[in-house]
Amino acid sequence: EESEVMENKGVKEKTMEDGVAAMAACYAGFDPAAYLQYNYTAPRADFTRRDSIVPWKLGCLHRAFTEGDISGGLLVDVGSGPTLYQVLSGCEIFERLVLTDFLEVNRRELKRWLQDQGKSSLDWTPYLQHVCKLEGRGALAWSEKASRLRAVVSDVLPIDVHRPQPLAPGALPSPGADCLVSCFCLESVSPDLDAFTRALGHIGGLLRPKGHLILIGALGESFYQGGPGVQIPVVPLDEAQVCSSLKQNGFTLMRLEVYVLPDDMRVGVDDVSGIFFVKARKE
Ligand SMILES: Nc1ncnc2c1ncn2[C@@H]1O[C@@H](CSCCNC[C@@H]2Cc3ccc([N+](=O)[O-])cc3CN2)[C@@H](O)[C@H]1O
Repeated sequence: EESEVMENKGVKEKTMEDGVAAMAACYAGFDPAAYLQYNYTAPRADFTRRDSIVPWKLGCLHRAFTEGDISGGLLVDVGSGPTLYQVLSGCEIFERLVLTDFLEVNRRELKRWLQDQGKSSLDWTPYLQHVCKLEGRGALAWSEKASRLRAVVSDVLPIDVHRPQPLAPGALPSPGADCLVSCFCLESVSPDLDAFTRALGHIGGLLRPKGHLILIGALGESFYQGGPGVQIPVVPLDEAQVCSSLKQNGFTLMRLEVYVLPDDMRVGVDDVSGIFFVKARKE
């Protein structure tokens, strides 16, 4: 009886390890420049349209970081990818920002922009200008925001959300981060819902008690193009599963907002049906 239970546990762990390894292999072909073109240019990033996805995301992030309950020293972005939009509001509130990603190609892309070494693959100016407008500073303050972001980002670190300790030992001060932000990462790197929920627990371990989690992700997505001819599987989530995973990991949900993609935002680079925005607090 007991040995049978042990045997089953072993099989389950083996299956999970295989699933995680298969996901890592998929990411070998991830192409940051192509990914940015697919998701961070018009129509998904059209600042003249209120119903475009990126203005919606930036609005949610602006509100979440400026309603007064979030403060502290250290903000960690989990699975930054090659994008910076997710920290344009938070960089004004935290003294230290740590960006993270699994792939060297993405960490290099971020460092290229941060060190202002030549051209990064995407011009972030319209994003900086849009968030400055949300902050009532007028778009001309965008270069000040760029300087602020460059000043507060202290590290761009490797991360693996499938490890109980996703970062290297000592990467963060012992209390942990005051706030985590993670966008479109967990569901895109997890072979199934159990792995998603486990990964959420792992990153929760990076956060101090009463710290905040800002989580943005895809609903109903089963694949996306990570580059030309690179199709990456995604675990399709619905709102109830997201809320259950948060609860299982000791997070108290403060706000859930959902964006349903209009037809002209479905451009073939994935099969996303909606996007969730979560603001939660670790108990
Ligand atoms: N084990 C790991 N631990 C941590 N990070 C890892 C791991 N493996 C890969 N990574 C890292 O995580 C990845 C994060 S980017 C994942 C893309 N997510 C799906 C994509 C995103 C997207 C964006 C915008 C819109 N929209 O409608 O506007 C829709 C969608 C839906 N499709 C990537 O950076 C990889 O490098």
